[in-house]
Amino acid sequence: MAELILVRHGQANSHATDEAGYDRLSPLGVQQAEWLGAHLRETNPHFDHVFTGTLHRQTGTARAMGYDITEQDARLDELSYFALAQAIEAQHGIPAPVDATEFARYLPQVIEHWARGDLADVPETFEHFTTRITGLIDDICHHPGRVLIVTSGGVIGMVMRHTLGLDIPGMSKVMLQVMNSSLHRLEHVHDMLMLGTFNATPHLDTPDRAHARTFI
Ligand SMILES: O=C(O)[C@H](O)COP(=O)(O)O
Repeated sequence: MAELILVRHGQANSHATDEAGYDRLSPLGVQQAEWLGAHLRETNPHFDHVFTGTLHRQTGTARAMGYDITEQDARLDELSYFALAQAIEAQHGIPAPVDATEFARYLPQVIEHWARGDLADVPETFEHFTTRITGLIDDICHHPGRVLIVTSGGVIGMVMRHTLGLDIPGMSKVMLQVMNSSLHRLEHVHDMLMLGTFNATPHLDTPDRAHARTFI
């Protein structure tokens, strides 16, 4: 049996307007990761393998959690959000959202256009994004053990689509809910990938940590 614990990185630089600017943990993001690491040490600390993508916010989260990374795999890198946003504005006249309510309507439109192949000149097709993530998850499932995977919200959304057979709107709704430093648990048993936990933040449950429950 393989047990996969997926973690979204801690809060990044949410004020950024490009990918490079976004890709660093905020002080709160470091704190979220440290609290998550402490929670795992108190509960079930051992992992046979620790995977991250190659992004600073992902590797920084694993390190702030107190784990040595055994493998960085670019298949765990996030979708190219800023490039998709530029493409949908330039090609379909849909502007970037200005608040969380607008973002909740905007992200599903971006994913829908991308999945339909309606966004030209983007760094990666939706099909490639799908294949790289499902391929990695399937590879990991064929090795028994407990694996920590520190990645991003869009990747976790795709893993949920793969596990549960979600349609594109369903995947977008899942992506909108994935919190910074959240835990997601999958098991590969009976030749099937099963979801055990989605979007848990046990390290942020107490009222004094309510301020640290963030989406961006
Ligand atoms: O899907 C998104 O909202 C953005 O791509 C953010 O991704 P992240 O999980 O790497 O912050």
